[in-house]
Amino acid sequence: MASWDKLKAIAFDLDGTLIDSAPDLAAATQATLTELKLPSCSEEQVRSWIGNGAKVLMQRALTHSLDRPVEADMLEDTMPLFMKHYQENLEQHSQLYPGVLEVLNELTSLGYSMAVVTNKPYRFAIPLLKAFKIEHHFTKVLGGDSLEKMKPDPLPLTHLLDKWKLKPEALLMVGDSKNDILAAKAAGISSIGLTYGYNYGEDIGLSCPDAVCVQFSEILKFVNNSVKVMEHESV
Ligand SMILES: O=C(O)COP(=O)(O)O
Ligand SMILES: [Mg+2]
Repeated sequence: MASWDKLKAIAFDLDGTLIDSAPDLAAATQATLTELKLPSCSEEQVRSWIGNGAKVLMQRALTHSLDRPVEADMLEDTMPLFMKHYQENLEQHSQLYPGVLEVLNELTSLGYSMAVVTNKPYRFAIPLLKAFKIEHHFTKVLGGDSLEKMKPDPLPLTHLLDKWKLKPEALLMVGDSKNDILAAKAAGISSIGLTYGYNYGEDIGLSCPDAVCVQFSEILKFVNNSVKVMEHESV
């Protein structure tokens, strides 16, 4: 178990962690397939396809599978349609998960540096955070297209460590997907896995995060502890 007493900063995943964005991602995916006169899909299917950014979501929607390849030209033609549909309805049916507002307020007042590290394209991440009035909590937002690689690659997290001049034990990743946990492990930082989001229908515990939480508010249990230790040590 990583040493929680050195924690100074937290990186949050977005889709399936802070915001239940699946209903709008599903609506945009369905509108795209309809426009292309292709077989549609259910919201449940889209929930199991989210996790590796917009392009992979479209690949999965076009093939109705997690990993079947699709012709590059077909995918390139599909992307602008999906981007248009999603842009038009980013936050119609999406919702903040319970406890997110309260916990972010608490963590901000405790003095943690906070970032959003999502595989969602950057251009959607910012308006979505703004729509739910939580963008001011985050000093850094990294989208799936902000750097050369996205989660499960550790690059977005090692980038944060570099930018914030932090040692790995000072940063925690909170997410709903194995991509979040794999990225955290590869970056050498600790992680909390949330059970309520999208993880291809798999149990997040199988990815062995340092802790598993069933509700967002549970993360305070771990994080508050570390603050108390820090206060105690500095006396
Ligand atoms: O949009 C996705 O595919 C996943 O986004 P997330 O990294 O915020 O969960
Ligand atoms: Mg997620």
